[in-house]
Amino acid sequence: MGKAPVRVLITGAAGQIGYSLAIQVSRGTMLGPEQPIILHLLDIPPAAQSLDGVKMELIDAALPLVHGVLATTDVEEACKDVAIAVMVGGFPRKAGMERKDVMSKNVSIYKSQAAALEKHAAKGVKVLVVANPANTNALILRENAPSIPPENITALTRLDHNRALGQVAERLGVHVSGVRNVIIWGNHSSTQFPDVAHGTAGGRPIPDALRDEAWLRGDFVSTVQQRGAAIIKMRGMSSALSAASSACDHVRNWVLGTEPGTWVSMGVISDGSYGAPKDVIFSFPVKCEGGRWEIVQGLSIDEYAAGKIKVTGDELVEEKELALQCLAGE
Ligand SMILES: NC(=O)C1=CN([C@@H]2O[C@H](COP(=O)(O)OP(=O)(O)OC[C@H]3O[C@@H](n4cnc5c(N)ncnc54)[C@H](O)[C@@H]3O)[C@@H](O)[C@H]2O)C=CC1
Ligand SMILES: O=C([O-])CC(=O)C(=O)O
Repeated sequence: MGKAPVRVLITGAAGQIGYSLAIQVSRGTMLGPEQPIILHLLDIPPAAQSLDGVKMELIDAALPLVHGVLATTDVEEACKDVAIAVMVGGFPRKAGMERKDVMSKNVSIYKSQAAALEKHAAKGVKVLVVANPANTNALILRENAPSIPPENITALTRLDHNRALGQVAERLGVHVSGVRNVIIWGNHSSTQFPDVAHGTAGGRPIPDALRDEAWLRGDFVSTVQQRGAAIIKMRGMSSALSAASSACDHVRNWVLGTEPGTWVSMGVISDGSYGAPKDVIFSFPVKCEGGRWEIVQGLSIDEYAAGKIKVTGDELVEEKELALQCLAGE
């Protein structure tokens, strides 16, 4: 007998990332080529027609793994029995808006979606927050869904991780599959710290293979930190294809495991490892097995790295305070 379908929620499903993610999930990129799925697509009423169009296309694609598509603007219906929830919907920053305004809009969205997930999702639901500010949206979700175990709520920094792999591979002129164990520390923002100190390329330590510390501490770090903005400038739209692909990587490794000897970066609840602030959603190197992640321990951190971890950690604490103020004012 075949496997039972798994219900996968995509919020913001009529948007750029949602459109790319729906097809990638439907072709098995997220949960594997043997795992049937039922897609739950959520967007807001103004996007309802576009959302129905996405559903029509998914039917037209005659996808063997897809056993149903629910397209809805009702958050409670969308969350019913979902085992995986990819939260892409959110309020984007618009011209003239202060950070606080964006935060307060997203705090309300993530508060109500947390309540719907808590009430309706399958026990053990795994949540990935993509929408910005991703780490803090995930934290708000956690604060408002106390019955979902904190380790089940994560934020996407895998795109930044993959961007770092890509930059090193391009610089060395090697295939990206030979580059591994880079780390994204901290926030999915321009304060994130992309770190190659423990990474390898073709089995050699990346710093030895590159022999270019100035690039590694300079252009490499700023390119990865600013890559999202650079793509928006080029395309006039967000990095939808690579964000969707990386969201699939994140969930696939979480559910099906990481390769032996390899870690990936995930935004997870911080236990204070490596001097990161506790109780914020912080990106760490993690290994996954049996559907659980674990922070890789015992890596050496020099003064330079500690300084960078502090900067991004401080930003997350500030974001948390702002978000809690917004919550208190609701
Ligand atoms: N963590 C990461 O690596 C990345 C995060 N992002 C973020 O992902 C988010 C989505 O990006 P795009 O798809 O390009 O944006 P988009 O604007 O094309 O799509 C967002 C969708 O969310 C919907 N939406 C808004 N409020 C909603 C709500 N309350 N419930 C459900 N749906 C809602 C909108 O109607 C829209 O269809 C943005 O916040 C963006 O900044 C983008 C790239 C990378
Ligand atoms: O700011 C954005 O929407 C884009 C973003 O997060 C990214 O591409 O990393």
